[in-house]
Amino acid sequence: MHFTGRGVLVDIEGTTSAVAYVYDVMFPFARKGIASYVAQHWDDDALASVREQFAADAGRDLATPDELTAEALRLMDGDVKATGLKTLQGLVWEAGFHSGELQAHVFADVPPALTAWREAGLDVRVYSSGSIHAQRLFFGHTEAGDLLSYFSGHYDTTTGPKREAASYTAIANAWGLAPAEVLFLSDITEELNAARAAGMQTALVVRPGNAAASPIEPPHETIESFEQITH
Ligand SMILES: CSCCC(=O)C(=O)COP(=O)(O)O
Ligand SMILES: [Mg+2]
Repeated sequence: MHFTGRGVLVDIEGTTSAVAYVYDVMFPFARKGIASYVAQHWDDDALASVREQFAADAGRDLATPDELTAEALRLMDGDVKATGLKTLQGLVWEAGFHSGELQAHVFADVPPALTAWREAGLDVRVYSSGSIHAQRLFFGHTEAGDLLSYFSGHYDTTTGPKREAASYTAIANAWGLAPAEVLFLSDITEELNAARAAGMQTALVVRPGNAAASPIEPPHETIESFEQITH
């Protein structure tokens, strides 16, 4: 596809990176580490906002490390993209990325595309349910090296849910671009529908291991590699 805008907004799981890496490596790492992280950091500032977010989402105070951990694991069982859970996962992943136990997967076409897009003067940003802290850890520690400098902005669920048009309007406003100047890349039709409703250009990214995307009329343009996007 030929893209004539100024910004590219990328999803992570199923778009830049394999769903299996997130589900089979990162989520189990978080699941294993949450109880001890919460117990050790219960009184830390970093956990204070997590505790508030969990309490607000649950509608009740989670007064002990065990209660918060149980709620986090319950949310993880349902793959709920709650802001508090995503912030907590990012804090647990931090040690793994810093030690080298976690090294983020990116598809082989991603690093050369990021280079080409930068050379073409495009502004590339990330929108993921993973917290901004987790996104920065992820792209700072990939199998292909540190890719963080290719991204000039990050958005997460603190801007809004990924399936709501208002989130994409807010991102474009924060970015200082008209929505039509932004191409959003994702594996999830409902996210693309929301971006399209906000006026963004869209492309459905089909990667090995992705679930079949929900059909929509008119369909989103489909790509299997970032190489297919020229500018
Ligand atoms: C920072 S990588 C972890 C991604 C994550 O936690 C997740 O839920 C996947 O969300 P995405 O919006 O990238 O599909
Ligand atoms: Mg995705």
